[in-house]
Amino acid sequence: MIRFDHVTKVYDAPQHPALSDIDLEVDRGDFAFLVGASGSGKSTFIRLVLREERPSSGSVHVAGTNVDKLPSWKVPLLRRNIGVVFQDFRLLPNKTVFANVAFAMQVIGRSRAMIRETVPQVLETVGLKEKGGRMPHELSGGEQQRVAIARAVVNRPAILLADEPTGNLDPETGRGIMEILDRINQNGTTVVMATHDDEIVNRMRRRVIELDHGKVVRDERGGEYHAVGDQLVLSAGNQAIAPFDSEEDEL
Ligand SMILES: Nc1ncnc2c1ncn2[C@@H]1O[C@H](COP(=O)(O)OP(=O)(O)OP(=O)(O)O)[C@@H](O)[C@H]1O
Repeated sequence: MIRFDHVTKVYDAPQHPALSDIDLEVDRGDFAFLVGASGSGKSTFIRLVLREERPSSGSVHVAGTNVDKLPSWKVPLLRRNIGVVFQDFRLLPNKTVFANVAFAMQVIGRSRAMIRETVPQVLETVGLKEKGGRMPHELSGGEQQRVAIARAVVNRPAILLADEPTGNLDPETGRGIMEILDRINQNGTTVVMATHDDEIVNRMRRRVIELDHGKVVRDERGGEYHAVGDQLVLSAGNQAIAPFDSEEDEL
């Protein structure tokens, strides 16, 4: 579903590369944590998938398409297939919860009837059925993140990218967010989540890809890690990653 083929990304030479010779695949339906200290390259990975950045060398494939080769008019089509959630929620402050989620459908031309039907369903799946009329500032941080998740998945993307989605939340609220991401993954969406949060990684026991100074230093299924300050030490996982599978899907 996502394939990095010897990807290197250098922002400003002669700085060390933000990502260096990354060669990995995230299969359809996978749940993968991207872990690593600040500056290790997690957000760069996510930006490359979205084609917000382009590789300095190598290629990034999403659903079988080399995203670097996409003409710019097709980039919105790529992004329609990818939901994104950030640490700071990024809701539209002057719109209600319902309108924030509806907006994601409006921009791709969905009908009012479809929006009226779909938005309440999605709000229900994130536990906000009763809060469609609230404004973002009337919600807790955890609730705001649920709205952001609802907005990210309302168009049923194949992939959900989450960049530190629990970073601004207390542990209990973060666990609630993880339950929702887990459910979304169980329904078939491929999830890639960048995080520093060792408690969450150790509880979920999913694939863990560790970056260190832009290099993959560990890639394990059922992995865990223990953060020591900004130093992350991964312990052994229990399963090897399956070899690259060359499935090519139409975008
Ligand atoms: N737009 C940019 N221009 C120049 N350098 C950048 C840019 N974005 C990131 N970098 C550099 O690339 C490296 C990787 O940054 P990146 O944001 O991908 O790390 P990260 O693991 O997501 O960090 P954090 O956990 O702090 O968000 C860092 O050295 C950073 O300073």
